[in-house]
Amino acid sequence: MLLIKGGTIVTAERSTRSDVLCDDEGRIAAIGPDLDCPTGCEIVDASGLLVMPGGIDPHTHMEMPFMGTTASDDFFTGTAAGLAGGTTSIIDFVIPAEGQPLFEAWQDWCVKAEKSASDYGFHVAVTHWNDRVHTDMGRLVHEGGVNSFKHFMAYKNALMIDDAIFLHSMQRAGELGALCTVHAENGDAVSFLQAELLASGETGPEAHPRSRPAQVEGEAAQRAIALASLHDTPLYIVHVSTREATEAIAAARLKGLKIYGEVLPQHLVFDERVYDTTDWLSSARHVMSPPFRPKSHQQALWGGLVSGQLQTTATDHCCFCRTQKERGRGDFTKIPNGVPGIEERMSVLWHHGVVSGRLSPEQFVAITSTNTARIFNIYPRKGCIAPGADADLVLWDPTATRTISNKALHHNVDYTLYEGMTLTGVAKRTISQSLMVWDDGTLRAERGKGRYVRRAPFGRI
Ligand SMILES: NC(=O)NCCC(=O)O
Ligand SMILES: [Zn+2]
Ligand SMILES: [Zn+2]
Repeated sequence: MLLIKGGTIVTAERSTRSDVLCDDEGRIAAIGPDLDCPTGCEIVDASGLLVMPGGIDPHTHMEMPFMGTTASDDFFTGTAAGLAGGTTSIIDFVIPAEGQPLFEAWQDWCVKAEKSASDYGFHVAVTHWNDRVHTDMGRLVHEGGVNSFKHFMAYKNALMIDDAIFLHSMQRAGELGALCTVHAENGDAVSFLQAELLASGETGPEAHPRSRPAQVEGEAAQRAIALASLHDTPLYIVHVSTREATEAIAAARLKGLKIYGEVLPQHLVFDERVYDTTDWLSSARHVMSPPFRPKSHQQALWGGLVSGQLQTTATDHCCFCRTQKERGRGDFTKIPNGVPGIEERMSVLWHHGVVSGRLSPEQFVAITSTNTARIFNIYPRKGCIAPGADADLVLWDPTATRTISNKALHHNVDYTLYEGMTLTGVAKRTISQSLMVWDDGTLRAERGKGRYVRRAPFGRI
């Protein structure tokens, strides 16, 4: 048992001075001022600290096979890094191999994820359509505890689907009470622009953002929303990076459509100038999709989070080391797309969101944890501080500062986007399943300790 004494509980709704008692089953047993300490219970001094629900990162790609290689963080190293940064759960993506049945792919991912240090769940990607996919979606919802499916409108000749597949999947997800999620970029337009750039001799990573301009995301977001509106299917748009997509989501929500948007911290704090360098590797290390944008887009993303039109933050944590990025030397279209960030997310958002005065601490909790738990139907087990909820907590020092250095991070990749950035707001301690797994610089992540979190379909118990 753990008794967290003297801290300030911050939830998405309010902040209160209160103690928290965590039981031996990994759940919160009681909350209240001056709780008694049961015999044998360990006391954790939280004075001066905020006690918040552990972060939930709903968008990671641990050990994902992608663009001819495999993301370097596996489920253990990636989730351990998350714990060190205050993130206690992830939702990763099952990506079926070409033509692979979805249920079989999910089983493969379940085996890979057994080594997770924190709790985890899966979205399953629909990359093709046939009767088997229809059946497997049902099995995944009813037997697999999956309530969200992923769709890629980008990555032509790889993961991309056409509108007909998307509509079939949306219809089936609607029948099942599952949520559709989408990577909204027009893959045909990207492929066209990539060919044009390569033909004119533009082979370096600085061509990457030019092959995926804002209109490409805006068009896809609008199309995805239009398709979802045909049957009023809820839709969650991942990694929104543009004003165009944000405005499309806000307009749809004003019409009463159930459209949700996710933002990545890296898009909030870095802009297209990251590609403006003669250092090939530095530029390649920023190759992700959607790419970093002109600075003006950041205002819309912050505005979306502040106003609630965009609800969640994630990292899209997808790590590739230098040797992997080198696969694209001479052809930017072959640079594996993806960047790290799971350990840095909470601090980056506190510093640039709360310390800057844009967000309240309660809004911070909403966008790093509670909204995600609600949207993906794991609230109040996750994203909540209440008796019966999982004892997944972060003890947050709101005034401590640290300067990010890759040497001090726990992910399995050779860089961080935030190298040298000094941030205020630090995860001092992380508690997962009632256990102190990150204790002021000491990581006690345990391989295999994480549990698979089954997520019920919507509208059903
Ligand atoms: N984002 C990215 O560049 N890589 C991971 C795959 C995806 O989310 O599109
Ligand atoms: Zn994506
Ligand atoms: Zn992704």
